[in-house]
Amino acid sequence: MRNKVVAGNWKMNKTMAETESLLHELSAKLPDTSAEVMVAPTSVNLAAAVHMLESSAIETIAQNMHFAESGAYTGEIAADMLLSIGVNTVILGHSERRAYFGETDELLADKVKTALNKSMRVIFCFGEELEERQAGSHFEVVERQLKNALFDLPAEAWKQIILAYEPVWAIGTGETASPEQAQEMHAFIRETIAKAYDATLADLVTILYGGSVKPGNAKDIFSKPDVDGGLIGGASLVADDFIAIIKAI
Ligand SMILES: O=C[C@H](O)COP(=O)(O)O
Repeated sequence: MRNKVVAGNWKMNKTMAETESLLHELSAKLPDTSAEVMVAPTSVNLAAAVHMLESSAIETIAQNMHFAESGAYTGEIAADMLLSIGVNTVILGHSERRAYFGETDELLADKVKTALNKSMRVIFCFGEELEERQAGSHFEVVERQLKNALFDLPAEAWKQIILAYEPVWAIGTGETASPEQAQEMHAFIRETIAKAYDATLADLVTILYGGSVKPGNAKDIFSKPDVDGGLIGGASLVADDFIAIIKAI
């Protein structure tokens, strides 16, 4: 049985006061759910968020981390720093990190290994650009992203990995992949993992969809058999919207 997950990626949004207010509202309104619920505030507010969510079922996760243990990497955050404040899960490979900060599959492979060696969980993001979908190369692109960053990991390591398929053309655009497009890609991802490892392992991997998930479309997307939840951007910044999406799982 796969875990269901709803994770809110707050990106570069919310000051300290806004973070407090949103977490307070989310904690108060969190419905009973068997799904794991996570939020990823900006790194500046992570420690405070962990503290605020101490007695809540919501997990605080990080948006990014560096591959090195420590050292001269101005502005960066190491795995041990996250662990030391109680953050055990990190988002890696988000398309915005790839596009604006030049993160490559090879760099991400290093980051993933570092996180896993530290016993952290990784939400690994990947997905094709609009031109790649229009050219019909989306399956090939996704397969390459997975292979380059993840397929030399031992099977055991996959217990610590959650995948997040995020077609770049659907992120923050209001244009969502249809539930059928999401299902088609998620099934392909599972087949690809089954080929690289085996069907039992593939069946156990939680695969999230991300890209303009809103209260109005969450139920349809989450109803697909290979969609195990969502990585939510914009809608996770509004308590009632995020709560409605959690209720939809
Ligand atoms: O990490 C979240 C994704 O980038 C989705 O963002 P969005 O829900 O604003 O489209």
